[in-house]
Amino acid sequence: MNWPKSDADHLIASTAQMRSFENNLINRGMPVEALMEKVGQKLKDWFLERPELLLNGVLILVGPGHNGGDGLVLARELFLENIDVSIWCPLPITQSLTRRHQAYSHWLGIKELHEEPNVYCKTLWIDALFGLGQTRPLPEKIANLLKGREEKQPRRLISIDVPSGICSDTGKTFSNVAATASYTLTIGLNKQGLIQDIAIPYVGELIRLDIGIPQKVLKKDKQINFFKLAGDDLFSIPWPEPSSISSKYQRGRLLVVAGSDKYKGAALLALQGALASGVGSIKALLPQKMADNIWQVSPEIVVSGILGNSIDGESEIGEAILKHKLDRLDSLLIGPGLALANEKWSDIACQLEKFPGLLVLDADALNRLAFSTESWEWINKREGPTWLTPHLQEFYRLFPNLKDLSPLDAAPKAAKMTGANVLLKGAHSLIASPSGVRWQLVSTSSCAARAGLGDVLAGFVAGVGAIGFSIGGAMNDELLALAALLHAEAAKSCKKGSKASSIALALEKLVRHIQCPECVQRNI
Ligand SMILES: NC(=O)C1=CN([C@@H]2O[C@H](COP(=O)(O)OP(=O)(O)OC[C@H]3O[C@@H](n4cnc5c(N)ncnc54)[C@H](O)[C@@H]3O)[C@@H](O)[C@H]2O)[C@@H](O)CC1
Ligand SMILES: Nc1ncnc2c1ncn2[C@@H]1O[C@H](COP(=O)(O)OP(=O)(O)O)[C@@H](O)[C@H]1O
Ligand SMILES: [K+]
Repeated sequence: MNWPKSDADHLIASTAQMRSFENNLINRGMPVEALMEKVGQKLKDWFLERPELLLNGVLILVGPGHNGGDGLVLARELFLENIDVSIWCPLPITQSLTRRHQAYSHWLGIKELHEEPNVYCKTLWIDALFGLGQTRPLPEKIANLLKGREEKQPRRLISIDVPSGICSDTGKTFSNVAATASYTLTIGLNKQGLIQDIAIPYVGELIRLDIGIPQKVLKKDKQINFFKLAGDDLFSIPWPEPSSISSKYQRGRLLVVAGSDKYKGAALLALQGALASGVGSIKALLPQKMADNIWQVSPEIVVSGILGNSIDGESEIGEAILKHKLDRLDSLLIGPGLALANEKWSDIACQLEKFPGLLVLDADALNRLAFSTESWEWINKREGPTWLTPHLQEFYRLFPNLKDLSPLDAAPKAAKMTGANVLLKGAHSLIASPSGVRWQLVSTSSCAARAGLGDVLAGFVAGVGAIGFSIGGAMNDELLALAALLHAEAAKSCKKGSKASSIALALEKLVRHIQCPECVQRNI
């Protein structure tokens, strides 16, 4: 695994891992007091850089543990900067360091509330109630207060480390109530629960405050195999670059099996995604109507077979696939817009098993496999690599035995069970490899969650995969993660709008930029 860098910015930690890093520092001699002071200083700097947040004063909700301690150091520092600060400590403080900070804050003269704060007040609330130490539902009075606050002053609250009420491992609330933050200032490393789709409404914008965990401590931990991917990682992307003398057939040969009379647009969108990847050659098996017209919109595509059509407008793929010479391909995408025909998976199973290139299964190919007698176990029979690109419903349909697991746990399990790489699509899509490495996309754009984007993604990953396969024959695990990141970034930055075909064009431009930055600068 070479990408992204295995540093504090990219590692995603579980609660136990975060605790173990902290303990490592403390056992080596770093005083707990110094660590808390460091956190407090970082918090102070962050707030002072944003004076608009402090205009109506600040109320810090202080919890019993070290999260409360962080809040008290922040309270002291802001007070010393002449900010209007008050604190509220609703529970008896249990950590002695936190108690000492409370005593000092009292001596300094920082205002302390003795009654519940008013949820209507315009003061900014800072949630330093509970952090990593959460294992149970919030006390009722705090739950009601946080609920009331969100109703009366939505998002006028910032959480330290973890929003109170959220599990830092799963991202779930302990009891359907949690602090709803505009920002969560998380300390040291990103905690895995905070980036899960389910936590996004509570976490708001996630900011990581660096506390200088030395690289040698991070490197030593072999357990860390979970990485965050965001826009900045595009600059270090290991794009698969064929040799400069390679012909179109040595730059990836892709076959796309997509579309039906029922879903007419999906094939074109998948082909647009494939074209954006820069793959050398694209062939397609299409329904007759699309095959007749595709040359007018995408003359680059070679139609190499026609799919059958059921009375209900679903595509029958068996015969066309069996007729095709698969051994001349690097990658084969099956799925977008096929609909569910009454075909047996066993008709094509043998040929697909022997196909040595990359097989990408998307949408209705996943559904057809899910409803077949072969089911997910069949994937293990494949000789070549397989990538699966389901959204959540497709995923659980294919892996019903994993339905009690969260996406975070289920995706790596599916990868291990099948030997396939899994891209589980969502707001923060998750990529899992059979080796146990996981990546998760963050800072994606929700306005791009529109129909057809998955088709573009499927075509794009299959194209990138074909290029990768044509170079080495073996697939790098990170290639699927890389393709998913590019797609998400194109969706985010597309100036022409958020519809799938606009995003396919933005994706093509982004790839061009990575392949040849000078060409884009010269506007060629
Ligand atoms: N060791 C340190 O000095 C550092 C501590 N840090 C801070 O410390 C936090 C972790 O501190 P702690 O381990 O003290 O944990 P917390 O501050 O999350 O608090 C745990 C305490 O709250 C109680 N508690 C948890 N959930 C409760 C509930 N629902 N109702 C009532 N009581 C509840 C627990 O019994 C325990 O006493 C981190 O989140 C972070 O904010 C970090 O700043 C890094 C450095
Ligand atoms: N809330 C969201 N924020 C950002 N991206 C999202 C969100 N929801 C879905 N996506 C992305 O949108 C795409 C949708 O794919 P998919 O569900 O297959 O749609 P379709 O089948 O309509 O093309 C995926 O890339 C997914 O990661
Ligand atoms: K908190």
